[in-house]
Amino acid sequence: MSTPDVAPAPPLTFVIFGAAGDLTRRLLIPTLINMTRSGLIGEDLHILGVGIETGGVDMLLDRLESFLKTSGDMDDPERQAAWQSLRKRISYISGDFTQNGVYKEISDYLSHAPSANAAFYFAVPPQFFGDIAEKLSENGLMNEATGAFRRIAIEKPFGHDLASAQALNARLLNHVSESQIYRIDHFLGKETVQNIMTTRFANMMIEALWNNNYIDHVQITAAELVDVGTRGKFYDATGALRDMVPNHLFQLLAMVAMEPPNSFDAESIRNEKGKVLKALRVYSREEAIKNGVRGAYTAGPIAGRDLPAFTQTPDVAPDSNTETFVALKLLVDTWRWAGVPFYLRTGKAMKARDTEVVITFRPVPFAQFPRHESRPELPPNRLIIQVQPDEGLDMEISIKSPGLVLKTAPVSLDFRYADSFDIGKQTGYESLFYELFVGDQTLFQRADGIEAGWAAVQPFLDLWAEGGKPDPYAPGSTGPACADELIERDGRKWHEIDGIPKGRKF
Ligand SMILES: NC(=O)C1=CN([C@@H]2O[C@H](COP(=O)(O)OP(=O)(O)OC[C@H]3O[C@@H](n4cnc5c(N)ncnc54)[C@H](OP(=O)(O)O)[C@@H]3O)[C@@H](O)[C@H]2O)C=CC1
Ligand SMILES: O=C1O[C@H](COP(=O)(O)O)[C@@H](O)[C@H](O)[C@H]1O
Repeated sequence: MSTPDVAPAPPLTFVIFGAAGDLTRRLLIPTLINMTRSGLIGEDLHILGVGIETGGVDMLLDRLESFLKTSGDMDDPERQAAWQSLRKRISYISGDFTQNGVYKEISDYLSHAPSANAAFYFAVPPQFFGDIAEKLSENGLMNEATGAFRRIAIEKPFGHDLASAQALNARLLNHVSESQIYRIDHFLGKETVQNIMTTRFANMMIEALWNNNYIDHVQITAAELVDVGTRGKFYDATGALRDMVPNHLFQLLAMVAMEPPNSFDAESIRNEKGKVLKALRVYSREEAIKNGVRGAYTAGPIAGRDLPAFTQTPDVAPDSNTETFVALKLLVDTWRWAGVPFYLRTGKAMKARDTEVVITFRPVPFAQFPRHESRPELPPNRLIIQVQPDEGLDMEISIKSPGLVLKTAPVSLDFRYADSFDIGKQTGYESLFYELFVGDQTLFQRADGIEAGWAAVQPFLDLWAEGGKPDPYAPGSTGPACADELIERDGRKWHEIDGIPKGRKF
């Protein structure tokens, strides 16, 4: 076990609802293994799993361990040692979490636990979020004894639209205070996402240009190579817009567009992010028609195999009009961003996995340089925040091309995390769990920010609920033609989706 650069989390019981589910085995347990290995959690962290599956703790441990073996998590001896240490501190309660009996058992467990601190993680289908919070509260489990804490961590999706998100917030806040609620958005656990604030606020040469005097437009892309696969039921009811935009893409947008907070405490940051999300223009129906397009992938080859069309995916209705791709042009109505469009796009079964923020600066006011046939225009400066894969930053500038003739050449100053830091094998949830355990809400969404995000996408949800079909696009492509038209009618182009370092391809 290594030594962390922060104090280990305080003693607590981590109660996982949905302990035998997919999220727990694929992400939550591997995260706890990583944290054990790095010393972020110690022997005073106990895990209490709760699930409907019958059996005792051995049933749970067997399931978890057999998954860890097949996933390769046990290949590394240090991870294996961390798991051996962790598994000794796992307990299990079998029962239905919509019934009070389970909560009596949890209460009994906690009353004998070494610490009164508890964090309850809702790794359960979203229709249960409100019920579990209510039952925890009714059974007295959210009452904080002097000096101890009780917190809940809620997975996504947080609501299905604006009205349901408002209703869920109201229900939660009826039973639990905002300071006890940790709404997860796993993008906030990514180093490159957290780095957006540092890139901006630790660098005068960047932040000084960060406004509509110098920035022409912003693009935010989350392209995925993966298709809908076995998630047909969930995805057909959700679609690309709900799945990715009001949560993950808006968190990126908020980091890019927020004003500098006057401190890095959670409330200052969440206040600034909330202000930006509330400044997103809420379109009329006519504006939504012009500023949003959607697509669904057809059948075709991708990554060396034949992918069936989205509508042929198991558990998807053959006449489904759910989108697997969405592109939007949004406006942030603030002094800083007036007139700067934010183009967002995300989709499944695309050309490559590529999540990035691209800031395109305005052209220089007067270009004296002679134009050359091969490069007729002086390209604009661009800053590319490569969120994943190959995390890094690229700054595209023009230089003099060596030689007697005065020619410019675009080059990229690029930084890759992997070249400078050992970022290791992380799930991305480590920082989120740590902050949950120490009680820092910076990386979690607040009720007002969530509702503002839903308000901005609601006009598109309403429009597409009227009917119509998403435009087709081929698997392995960059999305439907209508997405190109959306940006090209403004005289701009999408940044290439390739998932490779941008700086090295001139
Ligand atoms: N899986 C993932 O990669 C991701 C998941 N999420 C979110 O995490 C949450 C959990 O997802 P996931 O793990 O995939 O879902 P699963 O269905 O795999 O896990 C939920 C678990 O809860 C159990 N359960 C259901 N009803 C009850 C009940 N009444 N009482 C006790 N246990 C019950 C389920 O049992 P049974 O199977 O028998 O019904 C299952 O073991 C969801 O909100 C999802 O949106 C977010 C990001 C990624
Ligand atoms: O929440 C979700 O995110 C993933 C993409 O996350 P990433 O960290 O792999 O980029 C997405 O595939 C999934 O559909 C969505 O529910």
